[in-house]
Amino acid sequence: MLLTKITFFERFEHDILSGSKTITLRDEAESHVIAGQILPVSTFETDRWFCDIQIIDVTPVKLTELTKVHAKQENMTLPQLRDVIAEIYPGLEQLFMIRFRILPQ
Ligand SMILES: CC(=O)Nc1cc[nH]c(=O)n1
Repeated sequence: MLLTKITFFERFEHDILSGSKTITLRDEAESHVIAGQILPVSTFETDRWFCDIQIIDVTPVKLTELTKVHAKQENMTLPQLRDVIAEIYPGLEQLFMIRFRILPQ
Protein backbone atom coordinates (compact mmCIF):
# COMPACT_ATOMS: atom_id res chain seq x y z
CA MET A 1 0.00 0.00 0.00
CA LEU A 2 1.53 3.32 -1.09
CA LEU A 3 2.04 5.96 1.59
CA THR A 4 -0.15 9.01 1.09
CA LYS A 5 1.72 11.28 3.51
CA ILE A 6 4.99 11.29 5.39
CA THR A 7 5.97 12.69 8.78
CA PHE A 8 9.28 13.99 10.09
CA PHE A 9 10.34 14.89 13.59
CA GLU A 10 10.12 18.65 14.16
CA ARG A 11 13.87 18.80 14.69
CA PHE A 12 14.35 17.99 10.98
CA GLU A 13 11.94 20.62 9.67
CA HIS A 14 14.46 23.42 9.19
CA ASP A 15 16.92 21.17 7.35
CA ILE A 16 14.18 19.93 5.02
CA LEU A 17 12.88 23.42 4.25
CA SER A 18 16.40 24.75 3.65
CA GLY A 19 17.21 21.88 1.29
CA SER A 20 20.09 20.60 3.41
CA LYS A 21 18.33 17.28 4.18
CA THR A 22 17.54 15.50 0.92
CA ILE A 23 17.08 11.90 2.04
CA THR A 24 15.29 10.03 4.76
CA LEU A 25 16.13 6.53 5.98
CA ARG A 26 13.03 4.52 6.85
CA ASP A 27 12.04 1.01 7.81
CA GLU A 28 10.23 -1.30 5.39
CA ALA A 29 6.79 -0.19 6.60
CA GLU A 30 7.54 3.40 5.59
CA SER A 31 9.32 2.58 2.33
CA HIS A 32 6.25 2.25 0.14
CA VAL A 33 6.62 5.30 -2.04
CA ILE A 34 7.47 5.52 -5.73
CA ALA A 35 9.54 7.82 -7.93
CA GLY A 36 7.58 10.88 -8.97
CA GLN A 37 5.06 10.60 -6.16
CA ILE A 38 4.18 13.87 -4.42
CA LEU A 39 3.58 13.65 -0.68
CA PRO A 40 2.45 16.16 1.91
CA VAL A 41 4.88 16.41 4.81
CA SER A 42 3.83 17.04 8.38
CA THR A 43 5.43 16.93 11.80
CA PHE A 44 5.37 13.64 13.64
CA GLU A 45 4.62 15.37 16.94
CA THR A 46 1.53 17.43 16.03
CA ASP A 47 0.74 16.45 12.43
CA ARG A 48 1.31 20.04 11.29
CA TRP A 49 1.77 20.23 7.48
CA PHE A 50 4.91 22.14 6.49
CA CYS A 51 5.72 21.28 2.86
CA ASP A 52 5.22 18.90 -0.05
CA ILE A 53 7.99 16.69 -1.42
CA GLN A 54 8.47 14.73 -4.63
CA ILE A 55 10.06 11.31 -4.38
CA ILE A 56 13.17 10.86 -6.55
CA ASP A 57 13.84 7.19 -5.77
CA VAL A 58 13.90 4.54 -3.07
CA THR A 59 16.94 2.30 -2.49
CA PRO A 60 17.49 -0.43 0.12
CA VAL A 61 20.55 0.22 2.28
CA LYS A 62 21.89 -1.70 5.24
CA LEU A 63 22.89 0.07 8.44
CA THR A 64 26.44 -1.20 7.94
CA GLU A 65 26.54 0.31 4.43
CA LEU A 66 25.88 3.89 5.55
CA THR A 67 28.64 6.29 4.51
CA LYS A 68 29.60 9.93 4.83
CA VAL A 69 27.66 10.53 1.62
CA HIS A 70 24.41 9.42 3.28
CA ALA A 71 25.29 11.51 6.34
CA LYS A 72 25.89 14.61 4.21
CA GLN A 73 22.51 14.09 2.53
CA GLU A 74 21.00 14.05 6.05
CA ASN A 75 23.03 17.15 7.03
CA MET A 76 24.78 15.14 9.75
CA THR A 77 28.09 13.51 10.45
CA LEU A 78 28.20 9.73 10.04
CA PRO A 79 28.36 9.13 13.84
CA GLN A 80 25.37 11.47 14.31
CA LEU A 81 23.43 9.61 11.60
CA ARG A 82 24.21 6.22 13.15
CA ASP A 83 23.05 7.52 16.56
CA VAL A 84 19.81 8.93 15.11
CA ILE A 85 18.98 5.69 13.30
CA ALA A 86 19.77 3.63 16.40
CA GLU A 87 17.44 5.88 18.41
CA ILE A 88 14.56 5.75 15.89
CA TYR A 89 14.97 2.14 14.76
CA PRO A 90 16.82 0.23 17.50
CA GLY A 91 18.32 -3.02 16.24
CA LEU A 92 17.14 -2.54 12.64
CA GLU A 93 19.66 -3.45 9.93
CA GLN A 94 17.63 -3.12 6.72
CA LEU A 95 16.76 0.46 5.90
CA PHE A 96 15.39 2.19 2.82
CA MET A 97 16.85 5.44 1.55
CA ILE A 98 14.19 7.73 0.15
CA ARG A 99 15.61 10.61 -1.92
CA PHE A 100 13.31 13.56 -2.31
CA ARG A 101 13.12 17.13 -3.46
CA ILE A 102 11.10 19.82 -1.79
CA LEU A 103 8.45 21.40 -3.96
CA PRO A 104 8.08 25.19 -4.14
CA GLN A 105 5.52 26.37 -1.60
C1 LIG B 1 8.77 10.42 12.21
C2 LIG B 1 9.97 9.71 11.69
O1 LIG B 1 10.10 8.52 11.78
N1 LIG B 1 10.91 10.47 11.12
C3 LIG B 1 12.08 10.07 10.54
C4 LIG B 1 12.58 8.80 10.61
C5 LIG B 1 13.79 8.55 9.96
N2 LIG B 1 14.39 9.54 9.29
C6 LIG B 1 13.85 10.77 9.24
O2 LIG B 1 14.44 11.67 8.59
N3 LIG B 1 12.71 11.03 9.88
